[in-house]
Amino acid sequence: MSNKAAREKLIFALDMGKGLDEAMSWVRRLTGHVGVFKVGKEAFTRFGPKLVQEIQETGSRVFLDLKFHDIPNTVARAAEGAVEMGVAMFNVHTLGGKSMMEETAKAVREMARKRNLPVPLVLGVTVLTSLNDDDLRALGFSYSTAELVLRLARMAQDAGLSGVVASAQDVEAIRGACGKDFVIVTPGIRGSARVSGDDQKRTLTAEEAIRRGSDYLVVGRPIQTAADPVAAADELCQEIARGLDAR
Ligand SMILES: O=c1ccn([C@@H]2O[C@H](COP(=O)(O)O)[C@@H](O)[C@H]2O)c(=O)[nH]1
Repeated sequence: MSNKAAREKLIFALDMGKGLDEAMSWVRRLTGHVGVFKVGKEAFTRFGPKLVQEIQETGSRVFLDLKFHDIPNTVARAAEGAVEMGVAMFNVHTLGGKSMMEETAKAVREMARKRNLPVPLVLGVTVLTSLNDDDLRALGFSYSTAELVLRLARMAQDAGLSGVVASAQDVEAIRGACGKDFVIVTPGIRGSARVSGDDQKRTLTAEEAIRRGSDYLVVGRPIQTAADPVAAADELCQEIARGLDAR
């Protein structure tokens, strides 16, 4: 498996808010070592579409991770904005409900056709990797994380979404239920060493996540806080390549 194939699966979370220049210096530093840059709430609330545009001007792809969670009309209109920004992928919260996901998938297809733009992957966030069974119980759910993730992934697929964001621990079950073409993006990637201040509860290694069937891995702090971030990204690509070989 070529290094490029492994690299394409690695998404770097640009979780930083100090300055647009700092974010762009991370983009330049990691270009050629990761496949996609993820712009989430922390960076987007400070630098907005300008950051997305500047990343895309370097030739890199963007995952807009704003996890839209609102009534159907509001999410569908925000999704049209994501299409117009030209991002490669963006996400909504599956807990916004099936009608919201259906309206969003339709609005995305129509906007892309109207403006002759590529159709981005639309992903449904299932259960955050920072939540475990105890957290779900405290929130009033009677399902375990595994049960709820599967239910939400099936609903996202029925609603016409391209895939989901889920813990790598749930990948095999989702793949079994939703098939090989359903895109599964997995954050919460950790090695044996924990990252300080860690809030991730349902984690897996990069190699195991890929071996189980993840399409893309999202990694932030394990790269950002590494002594040598480029070497950390390259090591993750090697793990991904081993995971692909083991499939
Ligand atoms: O369930 C989810 C959904 C999204 N995320 C995002 O992924 C990255 C993970 O960053 P690390 O520093 O590698 O923990 C972060 O941007 C989250 O917002 C997630 O972790 N879990």
